[in-house]
Amino acid sequence: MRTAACRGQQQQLWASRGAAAAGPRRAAAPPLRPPRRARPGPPAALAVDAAAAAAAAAAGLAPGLRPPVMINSCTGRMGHAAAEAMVRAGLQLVPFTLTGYSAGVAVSNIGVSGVPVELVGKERRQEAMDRVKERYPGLIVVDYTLPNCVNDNAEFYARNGVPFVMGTTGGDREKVVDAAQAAGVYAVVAPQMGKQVVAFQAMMDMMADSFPGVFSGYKLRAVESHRRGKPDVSGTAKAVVGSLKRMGVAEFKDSDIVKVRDREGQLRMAVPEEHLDGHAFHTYTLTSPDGSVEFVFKHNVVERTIYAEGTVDAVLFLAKKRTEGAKQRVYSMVDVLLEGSLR
Ligand SMILES: NC(=O)C1=CN([C@@H]2O[C@H](COP(=O)(O)OP(=O)(O)OC[C@H]3O[C@@H](n4cnc5c(N)ncnc54)[C@H](OP(=O)(O)O)[C@@H]3O)[C@@H](O)[C@H]2O)C=CC1
Ligand SMILES: O=C(O)C1=N[C@H](C(=O)O)C[C@H](O)C1
Repeated sequence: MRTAACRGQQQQLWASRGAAAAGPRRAAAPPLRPPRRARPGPPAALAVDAAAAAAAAAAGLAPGLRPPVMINSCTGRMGHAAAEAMVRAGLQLVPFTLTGYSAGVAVSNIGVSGVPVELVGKERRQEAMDRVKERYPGLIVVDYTLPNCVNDNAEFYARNGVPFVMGTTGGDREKVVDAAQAAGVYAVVAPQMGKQVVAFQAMMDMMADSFPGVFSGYKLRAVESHRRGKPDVSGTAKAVVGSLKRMGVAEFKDSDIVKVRDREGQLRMAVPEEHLDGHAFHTYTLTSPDGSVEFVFKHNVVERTIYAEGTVDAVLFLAKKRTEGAKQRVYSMVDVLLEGSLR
């Protein structure tokens, strides 16, 4: 659960970013301080230990195998939610996070569930990564940033030899996979981390394998709604549409997916007003050529807990693969699900 204090800090950060568009930001870059560890009191520590042991056991990990996790970026909505989930699960949150800003930042440190996390601007990311790798052996990185830096970030992690979970959508997906493969780093690359949605995605894929062309000639209408600022078309919708195309739907391009980002449109789709800033509604409607048959598949999610919890599973899965020295390096969330690694 995000505390009021954390929310306040993050809102202050977002507000300062908004202000930055209109004027210069504070110039002084914060020093790259040595990591500070959160010191929970005894009852919290016990609770965290129990959660960590349970999470590690669920992932089939030895009790000591709880990887430290660096999340980029804890300044974002999804990164922050994932970071909170890591802390809830008792994993060690690395107290540094990358940000897209290269100059000094108005807010240099944000809190995630009581862990102070220092913001690292782009120009110091290698310096920070060197320090983080040295101080946090067994590091795993999680990326929830933006489509325009997906490839640069994946190459950065690959170059540094750190396993990563790429939850960010967009960019050139093949290049993300290639970067990890070429460097031999373990990675989970998936536009969707929510267990039940991943199962739906897998089911559609299996249906396409078993019944290719079953919807031949059917017309598809795909509509997705996300928070106003999401720049790209839903990565999940693209994956599901890919399966539907294999089932034979009439000519359909990713650009035909209807992207709803306006408040009125979202309210018309029954997105609860309090979740306009955190929802993912998807509807796929298939209509037979003569209009006599209709199929509607729908998955509607509010908030981000479902993805945050799935991200913990992906991290534990990667830690396990690395320990086993698995030959396969790059995985999807469907692989994680098929292996029974989603708690
Ligand atoms: N796989 C899944 O299940 C899910 C995936 N997502 C995806 O996660 C991504 C993030 O979504 P959301 O959190 O809502 O977006 P936000 O805009 O809230 O967060 C994105 C963050 O990325 C940071 N950022 C931008 N550029 C860089 C960079 N070069 N290096 C490091 N950090 C950077 C920004 O930080 P700053 O302002 O400090 O630069 C910003 O805070 C999207 O692609 C979304 O679709 C979302 C939910 C679930
Ligand atoms: O940005 C989001 O919020 C989400 N993004 C992912 C996507 O694009 O598929 C997953 C989910 O829809 C939430």
